[in-house]
Amino acid sequence: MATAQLTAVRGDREKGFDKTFQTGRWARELEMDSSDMIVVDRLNSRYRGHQVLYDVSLTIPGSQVTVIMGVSGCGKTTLLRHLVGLKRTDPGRIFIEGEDLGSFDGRQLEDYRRRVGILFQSGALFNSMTVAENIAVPLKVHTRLADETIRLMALIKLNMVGLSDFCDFMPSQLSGGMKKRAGMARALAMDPEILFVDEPSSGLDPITAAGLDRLILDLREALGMTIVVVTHELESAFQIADQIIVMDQGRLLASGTPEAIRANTDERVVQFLQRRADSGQTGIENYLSSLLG
Ligand SMILES: Nc1ncnc2c1ncn2[C@@H]1O[C@H](COP(=O)(O)OP(=O)(O)OP(=O)(O)O)[C@@H](O)[C@H]1O
Repeated sequence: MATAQLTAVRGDREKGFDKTFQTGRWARELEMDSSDMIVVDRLNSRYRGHQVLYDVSLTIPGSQVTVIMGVSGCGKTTLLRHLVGLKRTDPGRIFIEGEDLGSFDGRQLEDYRRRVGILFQSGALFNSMTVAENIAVPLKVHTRLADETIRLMALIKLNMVGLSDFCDFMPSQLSGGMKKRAGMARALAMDPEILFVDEPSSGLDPITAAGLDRLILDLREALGMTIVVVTHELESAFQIADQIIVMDQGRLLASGTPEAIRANTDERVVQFLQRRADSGQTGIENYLSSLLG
């Protein structure tokens, strides 16, 4: 997309954002900032009565990359499911531009989901469709555009992620990194204002993973997109984040800029950061020594 077009898209979003926010009746009550895209207020969550999130409160600023980190099972994906409106808070509140997500009716929820793009861990492509057909799915479901227009829009998105030469390939013909990129193109199909990405680096080699990190930063810079990334990868998190949220056993342990998280002296935060670094090294050493017998 040309720079002028990108700027126009961004300008429209910002205008819409301010208008919506000013009418948000909860905004004043919680003293939200107009740059806050999402505010989570004492969120609790359960699966069949089993509590997995405890009083999580956090803010996701607009046009920034927020990274959610924590060890396996701490509740990152569950938090993501709440943020996209796939799971009801029990109890707690989530505000989207000052409006209570829990009070949305079916239509408002659908409108919200239309403004959101999600890249699942696996890429979640349909194996029976070509790459371009996969990207076209959200456009076919949510718009009445002509097939030719939809194909053109799909090609634009594939171009954005560097896959324009692979539009007629089947997913099985793509590498893991290319599948992730195709998943990203599909998440971008509806020009989302908010992009949620679950584990972008999982299963990828470091160079491919770094390419995806670069793509996330490009999207923020070019489109002013609000991006929420769940990851285990410490290095990637510090590379892309404007804000890092560290979770531990269903609770928010710390949140702040990468610099603030690095400087955090809380024992559990320090342990988390060191354990990730240590376990990576030990893993490689163990792996090499296992190869050497
Ligand atoms: N559908 C489900 N039904 C029941 N329990 C679930 C379900 N999904 C997750 N859980 C439980 O909720 C807790 C948090 O899981 P969640 O997947 O949110 O953690 P996570 O931090 O994303 O983990 P990972 O990094 O391994 O993906 C875990 O104890 C998990 O077993």
